[in-house]
Amino acid sequence: MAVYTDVAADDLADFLKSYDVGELLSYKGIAEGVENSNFLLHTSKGAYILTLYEKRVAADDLPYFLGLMAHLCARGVNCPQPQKNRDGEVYASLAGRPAAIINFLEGMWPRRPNVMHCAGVGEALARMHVAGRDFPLVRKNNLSVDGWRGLLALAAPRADTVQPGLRAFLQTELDYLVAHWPTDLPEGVIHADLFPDNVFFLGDKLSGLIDFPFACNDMLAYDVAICLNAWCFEPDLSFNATKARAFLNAYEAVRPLTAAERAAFPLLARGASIRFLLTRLVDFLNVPEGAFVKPKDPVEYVRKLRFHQSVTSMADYGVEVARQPA
Ligand SMILES: Nc1ncnc2c1ncn2[C@@H]1O[C@H](COP(=O)(O)OP(=O)(O)O)[C@@H](O)[C@H]1O
Ligand SMILES: N[C@@H](CCOP(=O)(O)O)C(=O)O
Repeated sequence: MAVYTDVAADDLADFLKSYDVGELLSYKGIAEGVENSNFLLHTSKGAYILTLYEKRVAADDLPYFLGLMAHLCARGVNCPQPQKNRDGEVYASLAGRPAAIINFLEGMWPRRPNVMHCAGVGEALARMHVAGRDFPLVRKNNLSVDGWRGLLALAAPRADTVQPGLRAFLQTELDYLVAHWPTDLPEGVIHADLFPDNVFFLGDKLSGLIDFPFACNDMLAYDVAICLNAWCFEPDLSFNATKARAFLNAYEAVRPLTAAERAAFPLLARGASIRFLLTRLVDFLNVPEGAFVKPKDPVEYVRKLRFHQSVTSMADYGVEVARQPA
């Protein structure tokens, strides 16, 4: 996170009275993340996370992703359980923002993901996709191909100040993706932001998934591509095929990709790159004054995008080109 919106201690103590989470003992803003304002709360009953949802999350979206977290918890996917207030609501208003309290999860996100972490997240992502099959709510992905032109329009005038030629590069890529984006691949509930800082481990064992505000209904393989981008490149931005193999094989051990998903995967990975490139670019160019946030580097995703432009098949990702029918 970051802290965009601060909360006064008295207001928070009052807010907590409508929940069964005990008396407030202490709270502090959390310096990680970039999207929303998060606080760690210690109460007489334990530890909780308070999130105030900021610009990219509308109050209308909260029933979807908070409901999804409860749905996944009930199906054995370890993620934070949203707390209901005394009116039975999972969110309310605090400091002028939609706000929710969720359980604190034990664990640490991996600062330097290794092959075992990549396998862990591959398996967990597939289990989440399977557990989401009977989730009844539907939410469109506002940050998919239909939303990218709007983001580019926001960033385009100053894009070249970040990297010369970036504006034209993005325009050409976007035109290509819009013209070729698939519409007939298996869809379901996707996390859409399962980066290392949203996956907790205790040792090498995955202990939980957090941060569901981008969750939505979209192509499952697109979620796989988002993760591959986030987990399988090295700090110098070279692609690590060993990590990709571990990640994809672990995913496919639970939910094998279809032939059509495999064929479309390089394109989906380009889309997954431009999506984060664009939001990072917009954020980088528009840091709110006084915000406690370190914007993420957009150029990282230019490099990843260029890599996927050179890919022709799954073999370039370190896995078999086609699976034998079972
Ligand atoms: N349920 C949770 N349990 C423990 N820590 C959490 C939990 N949710 C968030 N955090 C902490 O807050 C940080 C930011 O949360 P995140 O959801 O990624 O922020 P954002 O809302 O900006 O996307 C995480 O990296 C983690 O340190
Ligand atoms: N994962 C995104 C930014 C969203 O941040 P988070 O704190 O919600 O994980 C990126 O890397 O651009």
